[in-house]
Amino acid sequence: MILELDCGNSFIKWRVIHTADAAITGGGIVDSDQALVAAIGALPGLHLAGGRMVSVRSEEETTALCALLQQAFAIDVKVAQPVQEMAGVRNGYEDFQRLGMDRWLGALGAFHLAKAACLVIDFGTAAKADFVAADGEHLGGYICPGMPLMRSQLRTHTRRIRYDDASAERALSSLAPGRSTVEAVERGCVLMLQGFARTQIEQAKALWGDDFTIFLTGGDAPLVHEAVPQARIVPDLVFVGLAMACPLS
Ligand SMILES: Nc1ncnc2c1ncn2[C@@H]1O[C@H](COP(=O)(O)OP(=O)(O)OP(=O)(O)O)[C@@H](O)[C@H]1O
Ligand SMILES: CC(C)(CO)[C@@H](O)C(=O)NCCC(=O)O
Ligand SMILES: [K+]
Repeated sequence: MILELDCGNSFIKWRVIHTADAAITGGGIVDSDQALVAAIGALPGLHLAGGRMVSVRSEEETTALCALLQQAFAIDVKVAQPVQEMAGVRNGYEDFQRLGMDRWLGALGAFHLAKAACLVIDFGTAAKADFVAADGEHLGGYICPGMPLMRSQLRTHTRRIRYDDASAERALSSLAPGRSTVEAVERGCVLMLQGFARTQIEQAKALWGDDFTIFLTGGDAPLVHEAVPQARIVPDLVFVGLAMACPLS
């Protein structure tokens, strides 16, 4: 069994797969290193041979998490590293090491699945879009605040925006103009995400006509899907790229 980890800025997505056929035997989303160790440890019949990780956290945090996993489960965890080119995709950044590894692996995974021009839109803590042309050239992309950041900016910098998580969830049963603060904010932010997605698709159309595949990923992808029904939601897109970047040797 292999442990796979995607360490984002707010959450760690993890899963355990069988070495032979990549069948998924367990997984989840946690918000701390300690919760991660507890959740993995609770899997029945756990027998880890190794691990692979993508992290957009600091070098120190990433190293500390690897050490913790080594200590808890006696495994070496390979961490995906930036490269100029892999699996037919060429990193489009001026300095390839600066491109977020979650973005890079999403681009690798998408190009592998589409084998054609693709647009990857990832709605996590940050929202990001990346463009990969049909010849594998990564053209770059865009980064802006995702749903959690937009919400918390409004809550932090205004005095009268306050509401709890349960009412936030209820507010998203529709996107009609809000008749309460929670509806106005939650629906407004979702429309921002949808507008971001639509604008990226317009860009892709200008570049490639109708000849491209759209991938949606990240925890908030479902909030946007109705606005772009032609997109494929692939929640584990980063894991697809991770398996390519860190093959089991
Ligand atoms: N089961 C879940 N657990 C936690 N967050 C979830 C879940 N389902 C949806 N979400 C939403 O997903 C968002 C976080 O997405 P994601 O986990 O992709 O972010 P991240 O990887 O931490 O961020 P980034 O990739 O930008 O660094 C939050 O807005 C959260 O509300
Ligand atoms: C944009 C985030 C924070 C999204 O997780 C991550 O990809 C990152 O830290 N990237 C580095 C900056 C960049 O991609 O240009
Ligand atoms: K992420």
